[in-house]
Amino acid sequence: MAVNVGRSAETAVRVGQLTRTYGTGPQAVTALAGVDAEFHRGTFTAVMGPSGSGKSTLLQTAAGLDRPTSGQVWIGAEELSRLSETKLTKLRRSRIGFVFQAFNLIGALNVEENILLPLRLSGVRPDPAWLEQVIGRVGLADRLHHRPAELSGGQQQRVAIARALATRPEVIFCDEPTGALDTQTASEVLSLLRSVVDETQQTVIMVTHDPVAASYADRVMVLADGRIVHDTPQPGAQRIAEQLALLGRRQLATQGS
Ligand SMILES: Nc1ncnc2c1ncn2[C@@H]1O[C@H](COP(=O)(O)OP(=O)(O)OP(=O)(O)O)[C@@H](O)[C@H]1O
Repeated sequence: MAVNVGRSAETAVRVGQLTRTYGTGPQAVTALAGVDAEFHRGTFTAVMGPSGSGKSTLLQTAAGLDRPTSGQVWIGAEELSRLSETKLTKLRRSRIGFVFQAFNLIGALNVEENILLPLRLSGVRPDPAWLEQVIGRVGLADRLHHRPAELSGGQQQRVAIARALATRPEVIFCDEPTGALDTQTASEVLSLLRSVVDETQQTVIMVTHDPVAASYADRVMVLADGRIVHDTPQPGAQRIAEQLALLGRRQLATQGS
């Protein structure tokens, strides 16, 4: 693996020897057991693996929402453990976007206000041309004054994606973004994430259980027991499903032995 990563212009995110342990003593749970990974600009990575394998923990620590127990995280050239909470919050607000399964929109705000919220929080003046592009791309121009409760699940997730894009972040972390959506709506949301990567060279890192969702990515990383066990260029939904099934069988065999 390249040693100099973190300083490379092409690297959007890098994690080095990342560990995260919850609790102490006999109750301690190792969620990440030493993960090394690099995510280049303009790429779309799916993070997969069995329940409890550490996917969400990897996303949360890589996104600076949670501090690792040990190891490093770089966003571009910035190493997060060196940052104070205030600087980390600032970096998260300006350089990182988040999309969650549960949309996490503010019910009392309309679509436009939800989309503008990260800019308001970080005190950044909106770039009207960029916002127009984002709103057009997610197809919400005629819904700007609606409240989230007046929208379908797919529309709400598109608002969440527009909100994540509003600050023009370098990287967008998505945790099961299609977990609450039907197949057709999920495919619209995934195509949208794909276009974010292809058209504006942003970086998407997405946790998913769904091999079809993962097939929109360029690369599939599979975790098991807090480690990367597969890291391959996107092999297609069928192959991904086979890999996961094999992993599941291996885990069952280990638990049974
Ligand atoms: N706040 C916490 N306190 C204690 N243990 C935790 C906490 N968060 C996660 N864990 C444990 O860490 C391990 C990894 O959890 P994580 O949520 O990262 O897995 P995951 O692969 O995202 O799982 P899932 O697919 O079920 O969402 C699990 O054993 C989990 O129980």
